Amino acid sequence: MSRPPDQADHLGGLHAQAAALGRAPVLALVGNPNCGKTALFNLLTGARQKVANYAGVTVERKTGWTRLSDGTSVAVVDLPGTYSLFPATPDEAVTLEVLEGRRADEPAPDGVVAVVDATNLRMNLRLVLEMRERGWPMVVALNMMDAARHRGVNIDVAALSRELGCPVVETVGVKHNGHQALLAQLSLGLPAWPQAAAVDGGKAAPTDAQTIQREVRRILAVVAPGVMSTAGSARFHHRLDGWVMHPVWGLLLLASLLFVMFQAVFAWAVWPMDLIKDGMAALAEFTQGAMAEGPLRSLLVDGVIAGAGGVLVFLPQILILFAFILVLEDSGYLPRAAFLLDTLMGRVGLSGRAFIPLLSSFACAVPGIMATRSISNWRDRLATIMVAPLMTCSARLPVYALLIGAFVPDRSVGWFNLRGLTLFALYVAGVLSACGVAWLLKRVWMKSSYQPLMLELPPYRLPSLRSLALGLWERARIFVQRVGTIIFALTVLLWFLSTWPGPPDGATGPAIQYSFAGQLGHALEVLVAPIGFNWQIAIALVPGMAAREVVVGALGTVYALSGSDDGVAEALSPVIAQQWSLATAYALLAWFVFAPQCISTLATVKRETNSWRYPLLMTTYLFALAYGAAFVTYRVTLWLGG
Ligand SMILES: Nc1nc2c(ncn2[C@@H]2O[C@H](COP(=O)(O)OP(=O)(O)OP(=O)(O)O)[C@@H](O)[C@H]2O)c(=O)[nH]1
Ligand SMILES: [Mg+2]
Repeated sequence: MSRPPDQADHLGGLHAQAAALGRAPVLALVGNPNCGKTALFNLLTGARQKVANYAGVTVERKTGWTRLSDGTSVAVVDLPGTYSLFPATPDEAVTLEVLEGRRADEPAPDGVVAVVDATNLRMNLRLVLEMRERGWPMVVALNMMDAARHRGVNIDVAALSRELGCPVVETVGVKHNGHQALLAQLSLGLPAWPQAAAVDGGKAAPTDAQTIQREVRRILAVVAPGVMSTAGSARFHHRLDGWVMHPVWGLLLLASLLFVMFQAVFAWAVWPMDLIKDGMAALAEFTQGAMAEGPLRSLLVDGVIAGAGGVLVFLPQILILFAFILVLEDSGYLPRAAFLLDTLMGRVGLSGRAFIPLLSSFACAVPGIMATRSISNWRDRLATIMVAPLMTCSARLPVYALLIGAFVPDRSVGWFNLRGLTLFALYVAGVLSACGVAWLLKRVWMKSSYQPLMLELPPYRLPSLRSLALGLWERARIFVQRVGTIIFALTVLLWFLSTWPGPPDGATGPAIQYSFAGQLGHALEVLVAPIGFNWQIAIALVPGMAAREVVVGALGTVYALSGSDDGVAEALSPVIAQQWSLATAYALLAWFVFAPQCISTLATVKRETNSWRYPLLMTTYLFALAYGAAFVTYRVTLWLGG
């Protein structure tokens, strides 16, 4: 970061600064983990970056734009949280690199918005003081003021501003317009430190931690003298922790939470799913009636509606899953679960820190693998990366739901719904195999000693409805966009490959048998016959490499085209229920517990490990496991008479 000009303690507004720079000024949001940087970033820029109640959510820098009241555009950079300017983990290192302008093609920020958690000044002010020492132009955003007030923490903002020597504004990251004071202050510009503490641009030996801590205590005594005496809610949280992190009750609570989640995915989704299904059927019927028979009609009915539309049906289930994940993320529960499982995870060779990345992998392995950056030990990190794809990502949910819907009867077992139970079992199978693989990896390949888990426990927080609604909306948008783009494109492509070339004269079977896709499917059948897959499944697995949900769409298209009559494309699930054996269905489920084929995951592993070795290794071991598991499942189910 450039040194502030000596003569000025005020840069005359960001507008003037922009003119002087000849480009838009760049501001960085810097602060401790979990203080609300990303929440503010989203408010400032209208972005929808992930916000959650635990440390280490943001692991990569993100840039967005905000416009001040005078029309000046300002680039805002959201950074991973850091406790100090002396980084301990790879994600913290990103922050320092950006701040010091050591990233290629990226100018150092022109100023800092120091985001401070008002409920935890003691911890947060240290970083502010370290930054002051560097002499960076800065505004302090006193965030979480709502929570601070609620707890009765009184902060003398004017005094804090005087003590720090820079403007301090109050913000609330989770309230619409909670950033207005910050915007107003930014229009006035970022003042440099009056005494320019950084005499030589911040290269002087840094003040030691103890001196900084003393200074924090001194400032606190001036600006928030009562801060120590507000322990009422803290006591309550402490008592709650006694239960939540209890070795027996805590585990029971965790198991029940996960269990209810999977029951809900089936039990609550029926009605909206039927609605979408009926809508799709009506659309297919309408198209069928309104258009003359021909390739275009087939494309729309068999390709688009049976394919991409068939995937859309699973939107309600995905949203229910995410509603649970979002509430868990925002409540502050996750790091506690991580502590609870630390010993257990330590036993299989994973660090407790791996819990959150692995849990994120239930949504998608890509952010999960990126979240491993908060693990400082490289071997622990690598082990976590290698097992992340075994966590059942949400793209597998449509495949599971389709097969379970077709083959598992909808009845209750005691209190439980059998379908929810099966889904739970599939997720558990994924988790258990992850434990097994991690244990093996650590045993034979990368031994590292146990490292005690150090995580900051965030306060419990009632998830805000606004964040939940925004989060679900974002998820729905992403899913519908996937259906509309990649899934749509792949099913259309598959439709083409399944329609041409047409059947030769005098052919008897359905036309698809003679098409490119049909030929490919038949060729692959040799490989997959031992695990009980037919040629239709073999075809569907190929485009499924790009996005797993495509398997459902592809099966929809393939079966719509293999239908002997050309009636309205039927719903897929009764068709496969009729045509597949139970053993085939279970084998496919077992295959998808391991489901090695996801190109974006492999690309992320390549990027994060900086080598081809690990993605290759991952593909090989996952393929072997998937094939082995499908084989065993198929044979055993056949043997049992399935
Ligand atoms: N009550 C209250 N909660 C807030 C406020 N700002 C953020 N939060 C919540 O605080 C938690 C952390 O917010 P994030 O924006 O993810 O924090 P961050 O600083 O980006 O965290 P990292 O990326 O992990 O460093 C989330 O649960 C937010 O909903 C606020 O002003 N008031
Ligand atoms: Mg963040």
